[in-house]
Amino acid sequence: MAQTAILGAGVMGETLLSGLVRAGRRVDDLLVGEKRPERAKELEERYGVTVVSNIEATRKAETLALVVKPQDMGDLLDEIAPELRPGQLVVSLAAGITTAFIESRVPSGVAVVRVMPNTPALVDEGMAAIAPGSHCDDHHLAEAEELMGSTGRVLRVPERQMDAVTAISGSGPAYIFFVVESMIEAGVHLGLPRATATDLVVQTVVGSAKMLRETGTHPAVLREQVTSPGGTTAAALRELEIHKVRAAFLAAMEAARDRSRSLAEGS
Ligand SMILES: NC(=O)C1=CN([C@@H]2O[C@H](COP(=O)(O)OP(=O)(O)OC[C@H]3O[C@@H](n4cnc5c(N)ncnc54)[C@H](O)[C@@H]3O)[C@@H](O)[C@H]2O)C=CC1
Ligand SMILES: O=C(O)[C@@H]1CCC=N1
Repeated sequence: MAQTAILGAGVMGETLLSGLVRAGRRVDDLLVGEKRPERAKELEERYGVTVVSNIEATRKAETLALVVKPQDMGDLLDEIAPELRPGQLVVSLAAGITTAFIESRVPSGVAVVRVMPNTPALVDEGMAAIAPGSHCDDHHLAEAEELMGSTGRVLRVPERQMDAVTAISGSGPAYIFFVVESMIEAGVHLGLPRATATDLVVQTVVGSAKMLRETGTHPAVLREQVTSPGGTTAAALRELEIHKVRAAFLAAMEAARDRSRSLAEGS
């Protein structure tokens, strides 16, 4: 099988690597390029994968997944561009970095796909959106889809939606963990042991997510089913509205979208 290289193996690079291994990809068909030697050693020991220079990875692999920080993308592309050849596929997982940014730095004929994954891919429940660059055919898109499909769901979107996607599903797990953290703290304030509060909140989140997915019912309807007239839930939701939590979510996601837009400019 053609080799796939992952360049940049931090949180998201390892998430992709582990997902490919779990999905049955032979470790011999994978290569990793990682700047930090101690991290490279850790991954070699954990997965038995070969860590090579970015140059060697680019020479050998047909598909390159670029998983460095947006701020490091320019340098990485400058390093590998002389080794890239037409027909290769470059898949970028970086927030904010456009396919045009990458295409302007690689030889023409190199196909580029922009991906926005998220960390639940670690447990094969990822949500990745993919968008094609301008020299990308359906075969390339299908290849990127297969790559990301090893760790969860994949949705094709037009690239103009990518900054919004980043704000919703890319950063999304952090908002959910923030809510979970806040609910656990609230449970502790109400006198529950921390372990009890954690069990209650985590299972409530898993159960609620499963209801959303399995029933397909609108969240407002599910919320109404929990809200007895004059009851406890109504009392709680009133406080959330008073504290403008809905407006805060909108403002937060607008800020994430705007930050994604500015990352391509290197700020
Ligand atoms: N962490 C997350 O939840 C998500 C991250 N992303 C994107 O994934 C990318 C990576 O993010 P994280 O994994 O969180 O960051 P990270 O900092 O954990 O990982 C980046 C890795 O790249 C390595 N690196 C930097 N320059 C390199 C180079 N020239 N050659 C080889 N390795 C190099 C670093 O040593 C580090 O291990 C970012 O562009 C981010 O926008 C996208 C969606 C979700
Ligand atoms: O915070 C970030 O910039 C990255 C992109 C989406 C999730 N984490």
